[in-house]
Amino acid sequence: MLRTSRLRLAAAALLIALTAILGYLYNRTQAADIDAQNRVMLNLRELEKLDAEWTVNILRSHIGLDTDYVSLAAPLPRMRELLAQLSSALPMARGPRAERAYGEVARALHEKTALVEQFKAQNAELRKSLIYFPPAVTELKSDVTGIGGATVAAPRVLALDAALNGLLTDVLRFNLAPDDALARRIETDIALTMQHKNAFSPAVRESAEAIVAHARVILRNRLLENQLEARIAALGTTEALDRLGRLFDKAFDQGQIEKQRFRTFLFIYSGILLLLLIYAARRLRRSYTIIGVVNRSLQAANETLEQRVAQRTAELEAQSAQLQQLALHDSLTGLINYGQLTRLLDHALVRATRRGTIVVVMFIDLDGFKAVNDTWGHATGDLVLKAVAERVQARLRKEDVLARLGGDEFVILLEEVSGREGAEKVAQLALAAIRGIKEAGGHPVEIAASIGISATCGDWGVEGAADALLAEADQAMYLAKQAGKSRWSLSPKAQWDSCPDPRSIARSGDGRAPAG
Ligand SMILES: Nc1nc2c(ncn2[C@@H]2O[C@H](COP(=O)(O)OP(=O)(O)OP(=O)(O)O)[C@@H](O)[C@H]2O)c(=O)[nH]1
Repeated sequence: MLRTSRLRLAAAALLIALTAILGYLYNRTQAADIDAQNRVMLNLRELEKLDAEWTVNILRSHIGLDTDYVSLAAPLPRMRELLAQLSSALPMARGPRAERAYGEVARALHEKTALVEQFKAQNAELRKSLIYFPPAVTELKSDVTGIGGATVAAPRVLALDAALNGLLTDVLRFNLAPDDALARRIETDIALTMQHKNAFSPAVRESAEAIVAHARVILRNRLLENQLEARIAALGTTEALDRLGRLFDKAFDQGQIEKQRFRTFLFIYSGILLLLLIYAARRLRRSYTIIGVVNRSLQAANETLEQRVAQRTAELEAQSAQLQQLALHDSLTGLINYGQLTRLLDHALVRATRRGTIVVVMFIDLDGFKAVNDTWGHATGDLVLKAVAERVQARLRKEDVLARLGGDEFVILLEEVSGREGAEKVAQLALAAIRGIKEAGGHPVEIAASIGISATCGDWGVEGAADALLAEADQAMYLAKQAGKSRWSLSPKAQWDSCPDPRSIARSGDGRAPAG
């Protein structure tokens, strides 16, 4: 019992483990969300594209093609959105390297945003000076060589014009390709301009100072702007994005490889499970076959047992009937015996008491029977006894009773007898039947009977009435014997008339109701 429950427990644990492994493998082979992976890669590409456009827009501002800087700020919200989406997709890249790469991208873009803000302020001031500077110099040169220089000595006019020429050329060159030598020459140009402008009118001086101020702005801001652009370029947003993209790509590829590997595991595992199932099914089938065989054997055994029980029951019933027959009947003649007779007589007396009818008992004792035995043997005597039983029985009514008490003694019990004549007629018939036996077993026999007759109209509740009635008949039979045998004799105590009212009956000494 304990072993069975342990086995069941182990089987259940094994089943759970097998199912868990199957679930795990199945889970690992589940197709990765390709859409999500594609979205990540598209986001990265878009981010790269926006970053490149951003850089191009910086260059456009650099060369003066974009002066309101709208395009510099436009991609920022979308870039932030893309960054946030990439951040939430980081677990798909699996690993700290991707997180680091993402951190670099975020930081680079954040710094780029700040640098671009500086660039915008820087570029706006520079742009203003670049727009102002060339026409202002040209205008001043015209003024100096024209009306403004009319009152000034020619060499001074030429010197200022030359200084302005040098300043214009050098500043424009510096704006295109700044370098230190040019910067130094510009400083010289500024110094000469500031020196030569003093010979001119205040208006010319003022213009020259303004031009110099803008030249300085260009000189300073161009350098600063170039530095900012260099710093922006050094941020390496493109490379960082590229790195992040490669890490995502690698992770996705690894996922595919892993999935493929687990698919192979799942395939092999499913095969093993299938084999196990086939094995279990075969075992189960075998068990069912054995159970079927055992069942059929049990059924057959059960049927045999049932048949044997039925047979035995029938035998027992037969034996019981036989025993009952033996208990109630005389084995030789098949007539009822003394015990059964007294029971029937008791009932007859009760009925007679209730109905007011007469019960008659005739005690028959054969005459000359001993001689048959002595002459022809006991077996012949038996045949005579049987013949008596058959013949007398044949003369009686169906409801009359013939019993053998033992030896050569028989008793006839009659109910509802009309009167003494009726009883005597039955005695005569019985006597004639017995006298009619002339041979037995091939031997001549001569036989008769002495019959004692008694009658009563019931027992009236008196105990021993049946025995008393039989005793009366027995005594009457002796009277017949004494009177010469082969006759019947009536008991003097026999009651033949209608019975008295039970309430008027007084108990008599011999247990019988008094004669009416
Ligand atoms: N064959 C046979 N004989 C029996 C049986 N039972 C008793 N007897 C014999 O029956 C005889 C009865 O004796 P009795 O009644 O004296 O014989 P009887 O010749 O009729 O004499 P009376 O009654 O005086 O006329 C005895 O010899 C018993 O042995 C039996 O079952 N079979």
